[in-house]
Amino acid sequence: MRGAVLTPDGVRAIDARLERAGLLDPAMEVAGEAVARAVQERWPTGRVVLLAGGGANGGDALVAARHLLAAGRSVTVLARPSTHPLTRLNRRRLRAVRGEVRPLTPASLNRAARGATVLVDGLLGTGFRPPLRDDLARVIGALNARDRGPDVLAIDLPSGLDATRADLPGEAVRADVTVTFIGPKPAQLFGDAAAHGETLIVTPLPVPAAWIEDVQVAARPDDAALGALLPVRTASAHKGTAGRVWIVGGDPGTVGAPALAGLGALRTGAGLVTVHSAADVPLVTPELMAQRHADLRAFLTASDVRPDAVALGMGLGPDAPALAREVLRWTVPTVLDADALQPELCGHGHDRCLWTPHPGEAARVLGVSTLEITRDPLAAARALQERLGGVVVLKGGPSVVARSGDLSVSTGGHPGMASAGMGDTLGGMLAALLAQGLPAWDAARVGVRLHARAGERAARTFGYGLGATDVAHEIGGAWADLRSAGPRP
Ligand SMILES: NC(=O)C1=CN([C@@H]2O[C@H](COP(=O)(O)OP(=O)(O)OC[C@H]3O[C@@H](n4cnc5c(N)ncnc54)[C@H](O)[C@@H]3O)[C@@H](O)[C@H]2O)[C@@H](O)CC1
Repeated sequence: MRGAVLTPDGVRAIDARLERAGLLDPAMEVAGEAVARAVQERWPTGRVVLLAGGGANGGDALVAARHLLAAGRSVTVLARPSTHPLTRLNRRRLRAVRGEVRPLTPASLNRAARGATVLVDGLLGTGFRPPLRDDLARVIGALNARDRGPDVLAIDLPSGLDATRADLPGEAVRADVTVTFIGPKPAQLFGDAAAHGETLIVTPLPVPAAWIEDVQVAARPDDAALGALLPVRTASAHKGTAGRVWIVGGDPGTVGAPALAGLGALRTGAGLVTVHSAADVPLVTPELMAQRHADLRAFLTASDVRPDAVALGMGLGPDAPALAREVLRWTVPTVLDADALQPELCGHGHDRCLWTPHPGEAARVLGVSTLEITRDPLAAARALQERLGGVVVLKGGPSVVARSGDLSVSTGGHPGMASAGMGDTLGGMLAALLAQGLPAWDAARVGVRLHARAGERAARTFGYGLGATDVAHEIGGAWADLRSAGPRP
């Protein structure tokens, strides 16, 4: 599974199986060769400096050095002492083809880096355990201090990052490109840590897909797989069969939120969208039906009409939990967003619920700080799902979708999407997918990606500052993109 997200435990488990099968050496060879190939493609001329640490990450660097030498490149290798058998073997192999290996110190690094085109960081990979020892901290400090020096390519993970964490444990290599193996690690997807390796090249290794599935912490389905989940409308469909969505939201002062959710639902194909609100919702989208209720709770309690799906909470105000409880009794597919994301609703959901917190709302539900959520979004999504049940979308860049025993990460989107109203539109989109019959898990995974893709398209037109309506208008194009996507190369 190429889209797998791995942690060091997973990498170690795969390594152990490779070792038992006598395949660790070929895997390191493939890894090192991929690094050499990336260097050749991106920096085809000039001298290459490779830094090899004592573990298998250093072994990858030594293999890369051998392939670069064979390609006729000028190569300088600076290495730390190693006790790792494969790393030592690859040092001997490098020497056998006249590759010179010199000791790595801050001074030798500074000398070698002068006039080099690219530095390859093979110091620490998934085997690093913080805190960083002083001698290596000095080397990494010297490497980062070279602000006008050569570019940096990191092997597997920029050295100094803890693969499992989205924050920075201390000094870590700033890399222009990272060649990572099998799949990204959490540090390469989330937070400040992800910013340390700007471009990520994911390289497969010769490992059976089943071994990877056994240990992956999250899946990262590609656009082709997600596009195949999108509903298909028959020629005989009419508005009553295309999905009836109710948006329950809005309060004086926050009436835009349910209108944006309604727009998202319409553009995602819902046949009939009604906004139920205690306030007057502006009819900026005349296709929406807006119903104002003097007593919204009494209306929901008395109603014996059931829509195909509900999105509840957008701008709904302090009554949201009480109103949510009424709607949850219906057990129709329900998106719970914004003001409905309250700890008091834990235990009141059902299997067809889809909860969509951003990190602040997630922190409120779990009773922790927002920092605790953003430091480890995978763990946070898992904890939220255990507390709330159903399916959870922990929104962010990237978002994490969780159901019982399963996590999926959705990358993409655009930084301009960090603006008010964006989540309201997503909530409406998810309700529309639920109303068209998708199970919550599928609706969440494809809906989040559809929204992100629409954002990518809107950014081409509007650039940096994106509004939720700009993104909503691109949903149709994003839909076509996912439908026509091929498998990830
Ligand atoms: N299954 C896979 O994905 C494969 C991974 N490979 C490589 O293997 C790497 C993992 O190798 P290892 O497990 O040997 O680990 P690493 O090479 O990442 O790190 C181990 C080295 O780091 C040092 N170290 C650990 N904590 C430190 C600290 N706090 N301060 C200073 N030094 C510290 C150790 O003394 C040891 O020398 C991956 O990152 C990848 O580059 C490839 O070789 C092939 C297969």
